[in-house]
Amino acid sequence: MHIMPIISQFSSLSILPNPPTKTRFSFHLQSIMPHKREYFCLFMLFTCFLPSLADNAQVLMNFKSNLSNADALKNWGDPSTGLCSWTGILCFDQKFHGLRLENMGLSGTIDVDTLLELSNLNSFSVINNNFEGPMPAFKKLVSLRALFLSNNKFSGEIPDDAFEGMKRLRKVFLAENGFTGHIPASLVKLPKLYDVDIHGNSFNGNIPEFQQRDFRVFNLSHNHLEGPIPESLSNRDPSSFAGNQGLCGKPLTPCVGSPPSPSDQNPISTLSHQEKKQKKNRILLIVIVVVAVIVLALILALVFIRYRRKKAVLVTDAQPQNVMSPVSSESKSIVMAAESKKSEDGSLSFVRNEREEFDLQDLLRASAEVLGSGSFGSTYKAMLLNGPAVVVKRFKHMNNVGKKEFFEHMRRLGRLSHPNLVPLVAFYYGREEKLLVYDFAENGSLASHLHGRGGCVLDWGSRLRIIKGVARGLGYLYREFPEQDLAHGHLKSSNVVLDHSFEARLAEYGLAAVVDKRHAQQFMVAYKSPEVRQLERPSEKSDVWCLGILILELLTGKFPANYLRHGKGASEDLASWVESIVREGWSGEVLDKEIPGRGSGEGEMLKLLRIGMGCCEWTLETRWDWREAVAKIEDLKETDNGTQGDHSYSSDHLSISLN
Ligand SMILES: Nc1ncnc2c1ncn2[C@@H]1O[C@H](COP(=O)(O)OP(=O)(O)OP(=O)(O)O)[C@@H](O)[C@H]1O
Repeated sequence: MHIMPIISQFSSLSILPNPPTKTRFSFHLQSIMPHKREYFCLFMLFTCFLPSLADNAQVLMNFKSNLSNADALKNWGDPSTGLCSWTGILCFDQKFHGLRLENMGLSGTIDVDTLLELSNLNSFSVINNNFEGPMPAFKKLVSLRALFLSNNKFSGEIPDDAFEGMKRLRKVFLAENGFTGHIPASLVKLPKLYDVDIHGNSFNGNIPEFQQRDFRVFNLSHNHLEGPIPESLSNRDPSSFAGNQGLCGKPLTPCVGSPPSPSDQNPISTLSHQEKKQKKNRILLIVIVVVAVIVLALILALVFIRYRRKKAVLVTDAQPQNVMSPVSSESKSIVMAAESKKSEDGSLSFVRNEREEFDLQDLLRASAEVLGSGSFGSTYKAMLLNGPAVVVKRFKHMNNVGKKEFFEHMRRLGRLSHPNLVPLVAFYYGREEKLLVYDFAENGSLASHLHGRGGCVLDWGSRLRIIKGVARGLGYLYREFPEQDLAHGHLKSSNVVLDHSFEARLAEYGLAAVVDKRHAQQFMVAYKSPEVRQLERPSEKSDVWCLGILILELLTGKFPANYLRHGKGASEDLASWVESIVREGWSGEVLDKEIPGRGSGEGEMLKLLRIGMGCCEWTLETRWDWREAVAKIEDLKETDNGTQGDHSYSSDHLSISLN
């Protein structure tokens, strides 16, 4: 128990420069240990074998001197800040933990011998830089746990023994480089490997048998691998092997016998070859005719459907349904500037009976303020002259369904009523662009409060109330839309807004069904869940993943990287980071130290952390169901009083139960 404080006293003493150090040192030790000889030996032991942070600083400066284009690292060596504040340095509990030099345009030499001198290098990442040449000899770093080299220009064969002796290595990411040759034998023998991603290289040959079988990330796609897939990998997702022309066997297509060799050139086989060719031509002809007929039929069907739709739209528009007058194109309002020229063929449709209606003209006359610009378009706050403030959100890429289905879907959203949802008030349908009008929430977004953009620091009680509100809103959505894959689809902290009484309200819910699929895949947060990135369909559990990330963000105060990066390379950094620290037995350390009221509620916060991690389980089978998550969140209390004597959620237990 007392080892840690003693060690930190020693390591901090070892970097004190002046003679008084000695006096202070002996004063501390006198009070800790009775025998001078013993503590002298201990002192020698610690100062010899635990290199200090100051040593690491010098080593890092040496490491940097071999890099090119290292502008991003210009605060390295700044004497006014500690090493832990330097760009790309990972620290845990003020101790150096790893290097994360991602997206920095770095090139030059990765000097592994220098890295060898760093104490405690657990994780090394240079994702998305310009390093080239063969893979450096990382095997010297025997205590490394995670190696991320994806999206660089590394090339050449990786020697078979490149990972030999790296018994602690768990994550190997080599994707999108120019590596060639066989998959190195030492990689497949790593005993603790559970994330391996080597897609987008030119690895060839057969897939060897991996010693480890329980992978969390596994991606060998888009290489030149060939031959049968080992039986032990047959239950992996087919996308893990996609883009390797020569692979066969489960989960891909069955392997067939090897093709006849070209040396078999006797007359009989030549004849049968010609026959085969004729047969092929005949089949080709039939296929062409069939395809032509199908295309013709499709064109006819399309023409017919368009004709029917036109008729239906005319009928719908003729119904009396809150149709507003067309808008003047002279208005200077920001909100409608782009829309005004198209407004002749559209109108604002209200979806709530109880609301006082206004028309596009009123919106045009309202003063507007830009709230932000998201992945779909801009969002404005409009102050109506004689009415409330509303939020107008412009959506492009919302043509996944036809006009009629769109109207139906919006009316369905308009029928929703729950204290934890921002009510949809009205919408405007344009061919290219849609406008959705919502109530305005006075206290901004959860993101702005958590990440300090003009927000206030939320105490634990408020955070708990907010997450309960989020859970209730999400539960309501799933009960109302039981048939939807993604009842929310875009749950993140900027889409949780706080009303006048700081009650959480979900925004941008229920839109996955109407957003264009490609756009949804690229930008909607639920599509960033691990299973969707592995090319599976999004499901209820993808929303649960988002709920989990939101919980981790709320507790750690950290901004999840997967909101920032879209498409390829999007990561699940926050979940991995929390998991790695909890696994090491330091769960209490991930909680944001700034949260007021943390002391009396830490046990409950750890319970919420466990719920967050349950929602962020990588595989769908082990990830919690939304019902379970919502029920567990409802059970949480503000203080630990109700759980005194219950140690089931102590930090120790949390880490043990994960191991
Ligand atoms: N009803 C609302 N009341 C108050 N603020 C809102 C409301 N709806 C959205 N906002 C805020 O407006 C800002 C801009 O929202 P917008 O949706 O354009 O961006 P985003 O949420 O960051 O991205 P995305 O388009 O991916 O959802 C965000 O800070 C959001 O919290």
